Amino acid sequence: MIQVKDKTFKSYITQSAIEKRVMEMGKAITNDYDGKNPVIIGVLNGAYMFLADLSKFIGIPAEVSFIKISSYQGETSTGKVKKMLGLDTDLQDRHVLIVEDIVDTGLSMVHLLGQIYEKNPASVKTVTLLHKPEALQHKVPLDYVGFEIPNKFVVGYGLDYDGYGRNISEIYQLTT
Ligand SMILES: O=P(O)(O)OC[C@H]1O[C@H](OP(=O)(O)OP(=O)(O)O)[C@H](O)[C@@H]1O
Ligand code: HPA
Repeated sequence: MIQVKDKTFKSYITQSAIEKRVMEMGKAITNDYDGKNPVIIGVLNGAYMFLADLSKFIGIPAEVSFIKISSYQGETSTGKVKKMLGLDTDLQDRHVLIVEDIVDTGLSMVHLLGQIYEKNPASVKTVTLLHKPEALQHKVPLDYVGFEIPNKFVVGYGLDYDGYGRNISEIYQLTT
């Protein structure tokens, strides 16, 4: 059990299980994008740790860039997506991979897909370490999913509760 601010979380996905799955995802992307020179776009803040690890297993030339959006306060979605930092990479005719730590309601991914399609890419695929199928409110195509998880709040491995817990190397689940 760990405490993050006022909440208690229990161990949920271990470091070794994460490492194994991230390696598998990196290998799958390497196979699918060989010769395509993809642009990988990480979604800050949450995806920083996942993308750092995933990118080491992508064994082909690829550009890495970031976009920063935010929609959560504490453990609930505000229902609005704020763009904090835009994209500085030309995506015209490029093969784009969007990398998220989690797709929960799907709201953030819907916004991201809209912004990215405006830039006329050759293709767009989505990568997420975690997905809560029961929480999904917006239909989004998910191409590479690490783990499907129940609709319970999680922290660690980039995911935060009210700004804290991102630096924990495993994933923890809210106890209640
Ligand atoms: O599917 P959704 O319900 O939109 O939830 C997923 C989004 O929520 C988190 O970001 P958050 O807004 O907390 O910002 P952060 O990445 O800076 O923590 C996460 O990183 C996703 O971007
Ligand atoms: O379960 C979650 N944990 C942390 N951040 C999140 N953003 C959406 N869902 C979550």
